[in-house]
Amino acid sequence: MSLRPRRSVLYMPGSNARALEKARTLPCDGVILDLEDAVAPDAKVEARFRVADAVRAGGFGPRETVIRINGLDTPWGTDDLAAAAAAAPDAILLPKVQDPAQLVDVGERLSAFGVPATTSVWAMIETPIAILDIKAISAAALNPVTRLKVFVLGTNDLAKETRAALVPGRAPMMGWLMQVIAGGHAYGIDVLDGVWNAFQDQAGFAAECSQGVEMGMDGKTLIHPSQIEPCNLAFSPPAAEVEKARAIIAVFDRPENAGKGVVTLDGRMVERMHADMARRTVALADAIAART
Ligand SMILES: CC(C)(COP(=O)(O)OP(=O)(O)OC[C@H]1O[C@@H](n2cnc3c(N)ncnc32)[C@H](O)[C@@H]1OP(=O)(O)O)[C@@H](O)C(=O)NCCC(=O)NCCSC(=O)C[C@H](O)C(=O)O
Ligand SMILES: [Mg+2]
Repeated sequence: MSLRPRRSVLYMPGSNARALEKARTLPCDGVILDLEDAVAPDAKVEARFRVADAVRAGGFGPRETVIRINGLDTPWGTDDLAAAAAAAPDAILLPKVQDPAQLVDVGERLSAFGVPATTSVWAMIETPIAILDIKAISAAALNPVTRLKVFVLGTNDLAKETRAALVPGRAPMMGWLMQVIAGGHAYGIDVLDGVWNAFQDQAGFAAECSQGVEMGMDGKTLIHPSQIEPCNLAFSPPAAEVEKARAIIAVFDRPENAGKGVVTLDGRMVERMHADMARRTVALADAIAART
């Protein structure tokens, strides 16, 4: 099993040359070069060229490069998609996805542009309709033309559209967030948590990272470099958990347990499903170790 760590994925405005340059040196697992909400309308065309040039220039090392385009229903979306397709980043992030047909449309356009299969599609889930239709949107991953690999939660837009408050602990949103995790993971899609806006509040950020880990998020989207290290720490399996995972795998590898579905380890029941989970933990830890 091989996994791509997506613990920390940092947004930066596509209009900010300094941030784009700095991104090549930061210890995040991915970067989102934004053309949408972080870029003012007057700066969007210039940002499009800047971002495409940055991706083409490369130098991002193991960091996944993602371009967030404007919606195809905006004056910029179609040209953004064409420019992103030509630059061929690791992924193109579509804002405000709420219908599987949008994913098929974009996938077909990418195929028509001849974009290599190494460029996948990520979808922002940030509207009430997307939450209500998450099963259908997730199932779009079964259609290879969509290239759908990752959901990114847009908790700011979700708060705006639903009028739910963005509060520490996120009680008003918890049901929706868990629904997206269930939908995404049912169809093999990674789910990245939304951003923590108060980037100087480190304790609040750490608490939200821990909460995301407990919920089953695969990582978190970030807005500031200071959030990267604590986020990586939170989303890396702790050494004790990796050790326990290796012990679970080892116990099922013993010849005397070959035909067994359940065994006892350190006074606890362990089933083969736990061995599957353990293999995932070890694969993630190994992929992180290989990166660092
Ligand atoms: C939030 C910021 C505007 C703060 O900027 P600033 O006050 O300039 O930060 P600092 O002075 O502390 O910066 C220190 C150095 O770090 C670099 N920096 C800062 N932010 C980034 C970044 N995101 N990526 C790369 N590098 C960054 C600065 O250049 C400084 O470097 P140096 O010159 O070496 O000292 C700013 O952080 C920012 O713009 N953040 C990203 C905002 C963004 O992209 N927002 C859009 C995505 S969020 C969203 O839309 C979510 C979703 O759609 C939803 O609905 O929820
Ligand atoms: Mg948004």
